[in-house]
Amino acid sequence: MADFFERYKKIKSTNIKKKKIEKPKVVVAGRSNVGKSTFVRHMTGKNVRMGKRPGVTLKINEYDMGSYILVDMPGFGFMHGVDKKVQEKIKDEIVHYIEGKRDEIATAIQIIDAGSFIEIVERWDKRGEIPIDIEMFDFLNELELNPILVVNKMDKIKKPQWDEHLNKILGTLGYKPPWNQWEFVVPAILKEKEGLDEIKYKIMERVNGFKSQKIV
Ligand SMILES: Nc1nc2c(ncn2[C@@H]2O[C@H](COP(=O)(O)OP(=O)(O)OP(=O)(O)O)[C@@H](O)[C@H]2O)c(=O)[nH]1
Ligand SMILES: [Mg+2]
Repeated sequence: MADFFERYKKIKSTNIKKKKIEKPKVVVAGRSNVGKSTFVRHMTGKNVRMGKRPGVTLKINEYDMGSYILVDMPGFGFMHGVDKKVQEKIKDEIVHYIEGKRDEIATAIQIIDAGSFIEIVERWDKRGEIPIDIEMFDFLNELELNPILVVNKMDKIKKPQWDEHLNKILGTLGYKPPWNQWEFVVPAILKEKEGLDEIKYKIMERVNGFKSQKIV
């Protein structure tokens, strides 16, 4: 994965083609089990497969939302009970999809799990590796996709600790506190539809911005 990210980081904004697209895509990315399919199910009303077992979504699924196409990605990163080769194939597919369709994508939604994010990031740091979630977020920003960061499963964090926790998460991504100065962040409890309206609003802002871009 790191190789891919490094390669695409070299893409200059001037190289990003602009195309007139009727229905741009909005991609939903994130580590396995963070709640991507839960989100897509709420958005579409469709019976998207979800599960307690990570790796439930193994292929890329597209849903027509009228003014845009919502794309449910498989989870990236380590998954219990999923073959290493399959994991590699999944990451390659995600990166190739986003890179190949860059000029059709209005924005990306990266979902993280509020409960395990810090712990996972620290574990990678200790091994001297750049955490995959951070690489993904940087990658989406490098491609100028103006990603929305959904911090899901906030029900796992006690309410009085929300601000401190969100500041810490944003800190690991290189953003200074307070977290709420950053427009792209949405704390959420997607299983209870909390945060859903705010995400929808931000999607539409980005979709409308994409459609009104000047084509040169
Ligand atoms: N505590 C809590 N659990 C949630 C929340 N949202 C989703 N979940 C649960 O998290 C688990 C995984 O949800 P999915 O939507 O299948 O996750 P996914 O990201 O699509 O997973 P993959 O398809 O494996 O990549 C399910 O058991 C959900 O019910 C939430 O806000 N809080
Ligand atoms: Mg899924």
